[in-house]
Amino acid sequence: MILRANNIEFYYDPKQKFQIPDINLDSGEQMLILGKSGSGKTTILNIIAGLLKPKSGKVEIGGTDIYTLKGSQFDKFRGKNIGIIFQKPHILAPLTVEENLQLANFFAKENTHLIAPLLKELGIWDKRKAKINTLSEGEAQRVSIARALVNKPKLILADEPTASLDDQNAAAVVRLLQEQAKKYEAALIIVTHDQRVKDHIPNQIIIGGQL
Ligand SMILES: Nc1ncnc2c1ncn2[C@@H]1O[C@H](COP(=O)(O)OP(=O)(O)OP(=O)(O)O)[C@@H](O)[C@H]1O
Repeated sequence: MILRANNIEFYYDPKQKFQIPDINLDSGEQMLILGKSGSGKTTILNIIAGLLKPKSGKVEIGGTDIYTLKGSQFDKFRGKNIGIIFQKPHILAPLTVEENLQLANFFAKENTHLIAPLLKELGIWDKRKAKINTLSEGEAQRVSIARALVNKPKLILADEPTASLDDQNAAAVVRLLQEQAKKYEAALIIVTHDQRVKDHIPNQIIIGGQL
């Protein structure tokens, strides 16, 4: 099992606890977490990503209880094992596409051999010397996918990756994420309220009631 998130409890306000189902995924498995705006999707993703400690329960990635790791130990673990595609791309605007990926490799102490194949597969090889702030939104989105994958993580987490895309690009981005996750045998979780994503991933959980 790559991911085990069991008996997780979380609340910002004790009067409003989130219902968080157990999530167990093997390598190569994919899951969609659907929920309305405000239902707690980003919160769950942050808990699984090690960014928000649950009140109780355990998150294990590749057998490691992630909330037992401290500071830089955890940063290294995350850099190597978890690829996150945030709702708003967190890529560094003044750097080039290539530099962003090299930096991700550097922090995880990984070599850079996946950069070229990923950029080619994602159709942004020609943009490798371009600064992020000169890219279109769709291109920047693909760079954040490349960056999430460049250390060959065991787990890929994507937060509303299709939110600002038209139908054609939304379908393409989901397909890309699925293909890349399969290729690198990573487990993939997409959280979204976007109904268009529903048909692509049959393994689904709905949080916070019907959409
Ligand atoms: N740091 C925080 N402190 C207190 N409440 C918070 C905090 N972050 C989020 N919340 C609240 O928790 C609820 C869930 O937020 P979350 O961002 O997880 O929802 P979401 O399903 O991802 O929503 P969206 O689809 O709109 O991004 C919301 O009601 C939000 O206001």
